[in-house]
Amino acid sequence: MSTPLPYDPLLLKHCAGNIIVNVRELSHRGWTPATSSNFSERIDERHVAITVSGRDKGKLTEDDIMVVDVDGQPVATTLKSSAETLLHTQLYKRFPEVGCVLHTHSMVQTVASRLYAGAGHVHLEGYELLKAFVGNTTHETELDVPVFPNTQDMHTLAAQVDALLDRQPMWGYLIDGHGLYAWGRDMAEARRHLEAFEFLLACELELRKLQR
Ligand SMILES: CSC[C@@H](O)[C@@H](O)C(=O)COP(=O)(O)O
Ligand SMILES: [Zn+2]
Repeated sequence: MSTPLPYDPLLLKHCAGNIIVNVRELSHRGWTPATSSNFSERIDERHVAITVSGRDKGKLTEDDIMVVDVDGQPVATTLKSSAETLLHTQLYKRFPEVGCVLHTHSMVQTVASRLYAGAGHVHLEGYELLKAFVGNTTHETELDVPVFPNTQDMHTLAAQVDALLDRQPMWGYLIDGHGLYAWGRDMAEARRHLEAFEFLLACELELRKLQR
C-alpha cells in the first residue's frame, strides 16, 4: 500500500489549474521571458503548489507544478522547485492569510528596479490605482515600493525581506535588475496587486521620460 499524501491531491489539482490559466495570461503579456518568473498558491496550512524550476512559464501543464512545505522542502516528489522557493514560502509561513505569490520579470519592472535601486524604493503618490492595494481607500496616499539588491543567495534576500516586513506592511517589492514579487490572500488579489504595481511603475517611467 502506498503512503497517503500529506495534502489533498484535489486541492493541488485546483491550485495547479489556477496557476496554469493565470500564468498563461501573464506570460502572453511578455512578463515571463526566457523561462523566468515563478508562481505559487497555498494548498493548506503547511503545503504550497509552486512552479518547477526552469520550466517555460508560458506553457505550464500540471507536470510543471509541484508541492513544497512552508519551509520550502519538496513533498512527495523528486522534482526541483523554483530556485526562489524561499521567497514564496517565507510569506506563507509568516502570514497565514497569504494565499498566492506571483513573481514576474516584465521590462517595466526590470527597468524600474535598475533606476530606483540607488534610492532603495520607488515612491508612488496620488494615483487612483493605489486603491487596488488592500488597505487603501483613497488616492490621497503614498506607497514606497522597496527595491532590494539582487543576489543568488535566497537566505540573504529572504532575511532582508523579513526585516522590512517587521517594520512595514507591504504587498510586493522589486529586486534590482531582476523583477517583482507581489502577493495577496488569493490569486485574484495577488494578480490585482501585481497589475497595479506594473501599471504604476510604468507611469513613473513614462513621467521620468517626459520630464527630462
Ligand atoms: C531564466 S533566469 C531567471 C531565474 O534566474 C529566476 O530569477 C526566475 O525567475 C526563474 O527561476 P525558476 O527556478 O524557474 O523559478
Ligand atoms: Zn526571478
